[in-house]
Amino acid sequence: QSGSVAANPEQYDESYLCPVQVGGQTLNLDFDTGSADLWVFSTLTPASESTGHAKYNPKTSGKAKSGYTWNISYGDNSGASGTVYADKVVVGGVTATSQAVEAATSVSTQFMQDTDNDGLLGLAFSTINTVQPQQQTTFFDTVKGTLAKKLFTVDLKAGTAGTYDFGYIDNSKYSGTITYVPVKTTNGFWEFTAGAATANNRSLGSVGDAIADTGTTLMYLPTAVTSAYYAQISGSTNSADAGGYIFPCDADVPDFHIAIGGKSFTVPGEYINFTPADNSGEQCFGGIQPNTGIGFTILGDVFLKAMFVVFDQTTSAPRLGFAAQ
Ligand SMILES: O=C(Cc1ccccc1)Nn1cnc2ccccc21
Repeated sequence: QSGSVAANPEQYDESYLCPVQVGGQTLNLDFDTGSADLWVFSTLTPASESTGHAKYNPKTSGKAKSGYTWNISYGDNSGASGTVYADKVVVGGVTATSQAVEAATSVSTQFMQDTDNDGLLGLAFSTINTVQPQQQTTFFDTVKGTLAKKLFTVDLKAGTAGTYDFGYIDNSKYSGTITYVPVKTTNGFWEFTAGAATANNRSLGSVGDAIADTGTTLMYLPTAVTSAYYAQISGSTNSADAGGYIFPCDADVPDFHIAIGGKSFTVPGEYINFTPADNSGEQCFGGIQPNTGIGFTILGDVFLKAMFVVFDQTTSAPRLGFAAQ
């Protein structure tokens, strides 16, 4: 089988939500290549935490996995926890007849407040799934064997709907050729080595160990690369108050170039002029921020929306394919 589902951007492209049928109920989920749990707001989530969200009702067709629990926390200290059911999950026509659906009994305030978001669909490696006592497979791993090709592609866009495709590569969605790089799976992420970064034809240094993470909004780069980039934007500062680098909204924000697999890819400066940092709209928050405390580079949506990316498990050596949109 194969299929395609729309990835609809929230305001400022903060995250992208895709309609998924869970036990016959449509929920809008954040597809996340940086985690491996499929969890949903549910009828088990306290009303005080789930107002405004679509909720999965396991009573309809879910089979309880008794004694199974899950508890996830993300790098931004958001998180959720709950119990586990097996149910039918359909994404763009691709059907998992018995997928582990993790029903939330508790969610953090960040999730409570984002009422567009009805849960997450993890697309990292199942080795980091949090279900106990027995780890569960991601939707992709559950259906992988039934896909025409064991791969999915990500085509996020700036300010408009993109797509996640499962089982095939749509050659109309990218320009030029796809450059493949090997993936290190030991941390459970789609992790690879990126190369030199430049802006205004000046070297910013090497990016190095990086993950392709649709669940992260921004790009978190090595501190040396980040400071070298903002040195080229007059009036930019790393503001503790704002929580990162900001600059005058009318600044000239240079394109960011990164080498991957020996090819250069460009993130337009306008994607890096991310959002107003304050209500005056005078200062804007940067789409590139330092990866302090993270330990690796995160290439999130600001990067991915300039790219067409193939998440490929067609062979025993997973790989990532990158092309310009
Ligand atoms: O947590 C992170 C990345 C991050 C941000 C800040 C510091 C360290 C790491 N992304 N992420 C990936 N999936 C997510 C799901 C929800 C929230 C954030 C999510």
